[in-house]
Amino acid sequence: MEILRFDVRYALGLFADERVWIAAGNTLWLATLSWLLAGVLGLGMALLKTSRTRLSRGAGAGYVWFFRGVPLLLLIIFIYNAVPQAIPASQGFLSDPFNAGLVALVLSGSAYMAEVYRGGLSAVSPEQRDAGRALGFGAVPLQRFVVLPQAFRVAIPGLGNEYVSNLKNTSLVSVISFVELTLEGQRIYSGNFLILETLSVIGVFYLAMVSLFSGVQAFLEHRLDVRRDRRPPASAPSAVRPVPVTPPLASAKQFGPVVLEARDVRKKLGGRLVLDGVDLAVRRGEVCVLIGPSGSGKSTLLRCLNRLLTTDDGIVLLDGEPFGYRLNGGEPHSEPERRLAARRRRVGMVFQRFELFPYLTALDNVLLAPRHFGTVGGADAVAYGLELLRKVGMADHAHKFPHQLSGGQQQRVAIARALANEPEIVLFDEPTSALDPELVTEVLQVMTTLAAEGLTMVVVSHEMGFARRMADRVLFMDQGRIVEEGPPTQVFEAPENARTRRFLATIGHD
Ligand SMILES: Nc1ncnc2c1ncn2[C@@H]1O[C@H](COP(=O)(O)OP(=O)(O)OP(=O)(O)O)[C@@H](O)[C@H]1O
Repeated sequence: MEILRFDVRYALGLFADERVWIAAGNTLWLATLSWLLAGVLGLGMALLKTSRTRLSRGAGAGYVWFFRGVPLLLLIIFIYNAVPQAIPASQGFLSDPFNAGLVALVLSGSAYMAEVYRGGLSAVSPEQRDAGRALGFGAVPLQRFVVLPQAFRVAIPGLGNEYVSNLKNTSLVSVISFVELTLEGQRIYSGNFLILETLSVIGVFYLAMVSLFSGVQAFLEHRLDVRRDRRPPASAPSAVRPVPVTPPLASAKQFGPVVLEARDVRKKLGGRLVLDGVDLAVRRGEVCVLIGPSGSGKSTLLRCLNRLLTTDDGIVLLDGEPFGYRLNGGEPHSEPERRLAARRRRVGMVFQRFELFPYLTALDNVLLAPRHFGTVGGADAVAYGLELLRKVGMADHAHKFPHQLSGGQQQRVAIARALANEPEIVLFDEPTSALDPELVTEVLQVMTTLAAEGLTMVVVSHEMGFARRMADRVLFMDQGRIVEEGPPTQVFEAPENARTRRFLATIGHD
């Protein structure tokens, strides 16, 4: 009894059949082109769906809802048969089954890909975006240099999945007589009735194309994965070069004019008044250290100072000019985003959790902003970046990625990055509180050197030793207000305010 009737010679012969290869080429071309176009359109839809304006969000959401909801087969038939009837001008283009299939696959595929991208976009933390904005990037460079490179890496597996699904979906275009693999197979077996052999060979072609793509995807993922095992950098890193410790500043330090000023700044967050009328003026060359209990509003104040947060009331001035606003007839109006971004370059910021861009080396993190703004270029750029890294004792680690560095090293690179725009003032938001105790010293040493060199700094810190040694002025914040300020000796040794005394007693500095 015959168990399986399979004509092996015929099946092998099909691999040399020109018709099958042409159909495979058609399939591959339609799948690849539609996937690429859907990738671009899908990204646009994802950006719309995550944008700040309600209208854009609604448009993106509506698009995804509609094209994910309509069956692809229906869409193909509709575009091929109904649209040319309704819009005669489209007849020339859509009467070609390839074009009609392409349009349907792009519309449907982009709706799915928009969701894949959206997953990638939401994986980029708000802090990473803040780090980009703090470097002076406006909306477009922020997307280009900070958000999309990270979102794209997260989205690759999903986008690859979409390609595979798209490749198989091309078989639906056979319904409008586009000669792709499935239709060609049907045509061949309808002449010889060798259905099993023909469909098996067609299946092998699909599998081969999917395998080829999976190989390309795996290669791409490997290339873009900065965390994969890498050989050590050419110049093997030596031991961390110690940063010279600078002695405490002479008390007779001369300060320049006021660089950054907050006047009666108020800010509500989550319905609570977090800043309740803060006045602060920082003079050129001055080191101000903000101390105070947790939740007193220190970090919020810093973020208002460089306009990462808007204030509800009051005003911030940079070099005597309103920062983030324009005064029109005495009334403050928001400054256009581009101008605000450009001015923000003059205020550097160092974050508690470093916020280095994970897909860039230490050197590229430092050079990202100056290269983009064209302040350095070519070989000069590398020398400039290395010089900054040398300043923070990190030149030997220039080609390492953030995950290859300790917390203290990452923070030192982040300080170099904040200096790269040559800011007039640098804000430090608890730069050592995410570090293990043994790593705190190396970061404080760098900050001490910068203070001694005359950098204007506002530092939120719980490091009272640093505040005592390096601050020109210590400001104590409580419940959204600066309740006491003065030279460290006065604030630490003879605090006037009862709340300051209580706070210092709690942390062991009475
Ligand atoms: N996005 C937000 N939404 C709602 N409340 C917020 C938000 N950000 C901060 N807050 C609240 O504002 C208050 C001040 O926070 P902030 O981080 O400025 O304090 P802080 O003095 O820096 O504290 P810490 O030393 O613990 O960092 C806190 O009560 C905090 O919970």
